[in-house]
Amino acid sequence: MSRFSAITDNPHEQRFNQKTGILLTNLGSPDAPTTKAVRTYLAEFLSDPRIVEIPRLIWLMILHGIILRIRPKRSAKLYQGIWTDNGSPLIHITQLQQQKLQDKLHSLDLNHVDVVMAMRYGNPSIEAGLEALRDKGITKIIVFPLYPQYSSPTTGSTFDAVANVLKKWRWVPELHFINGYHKQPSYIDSLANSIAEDIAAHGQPQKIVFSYHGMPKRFLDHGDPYHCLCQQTTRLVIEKLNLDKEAVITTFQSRFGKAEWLKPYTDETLASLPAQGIKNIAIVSPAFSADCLETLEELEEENREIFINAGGEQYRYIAALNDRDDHIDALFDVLKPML
Ligand SMILES: C=CC1=C(C)c2cc3[nH]c(cc4nc(cc5[nH]c(cc1n2)c(C)c5CCC(=O)O)C(CCC(=O)O)=C4C)c(C)c3C=C
Ligand SMILES: [Fe+2]
Ligand SMILES: [Fe+2]
Repeated sequence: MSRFSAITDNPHEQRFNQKTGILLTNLGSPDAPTTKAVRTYLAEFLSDPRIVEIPRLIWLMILHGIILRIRPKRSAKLYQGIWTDNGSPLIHITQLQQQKLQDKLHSLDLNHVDVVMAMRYGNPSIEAGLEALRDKGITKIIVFPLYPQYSSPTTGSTFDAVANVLKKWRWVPELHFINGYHKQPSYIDSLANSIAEDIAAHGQPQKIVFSYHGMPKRFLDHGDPYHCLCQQTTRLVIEKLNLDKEAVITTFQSRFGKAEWLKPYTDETLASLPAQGIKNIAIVSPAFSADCLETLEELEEENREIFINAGGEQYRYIAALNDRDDHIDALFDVLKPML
């Protein structure tokens, strides 16, 4: 038994041909929409020091003493509401993205490139994804977290998980890590197309709300660039579509815990709009490359209810870019310089 792992003890027999592996990753979901599976998932997720930066011992006491006793039951109910015959929407959509990207690479005769998907928390794990690539004899890995806007809790944490696996490998491959693509022109085009299609089908809303996943304000104060990258994405889409700046609002959603998060909050903003005479809106969520609990439940249902209960009349959620062809093209464009 050796401290470092390898797929063979005979390095002469293989890996002389260049083979590239792409590891597409996203956040992850529980294995099932049950309290037990959600508890397992949240225990892993919320123990990540990149997600919650409260001093370790205190946080682990709060997490195991309070949060993991209450939240899993509530979250499981929410997951039950979005679960499909294909399981978690986030995982299923990532599988579709993986397949479509692989097909695109083959159609371009890039047959030395294999695409595998993995999740930062839960399954399929980053370790399983990296092992699958190693089994295919890859010599170069491109890790591609599907978070357009870099943040420490998402992108940074994915890097930690990859490093934790590779530090156990004897033969570490050539490694590339994509740390974001918030202003990639074809990503902006794809977002702009999805909004333009919505307007063509349903008319111009009074406001378009760009709702990004939030984070504690403290992370921004300590140097996390995510807030600024979100503002840049919004600005580039405004420019691309020639929108009136006044007709767009950037907000932050999915607050967790009692601390102050990035503002303005999506739910409070939506509750305040009808009283200002704004009763017809469309909402888009550019930080999510795939629809998930935070869009299908929070934006499609919870926030719709908040807006309508406050006197709103028309509320349209514009789907995440998911497996749109122009989204797959954008992902390819991000990868292209490394292939
Ligand atoms: C506790 C702090 C959290 C931070 C910081 C955070 C940042 C962050 N998250 C995403 C993307 C996703 N988050 C999702 C779910 C989710 N997020 C948090 C907490 C934080 N996120 C929790 C507790 C949950 C779980 C759901 C719940 O119990 O309420 C998801 C969806 C997962 C799914 O299965 O569908 C995504 C995607 C980003 C981009 C981000 C960046 C700042
Ligand atoms: Fe989150
Ligand atoms: Fe900023």
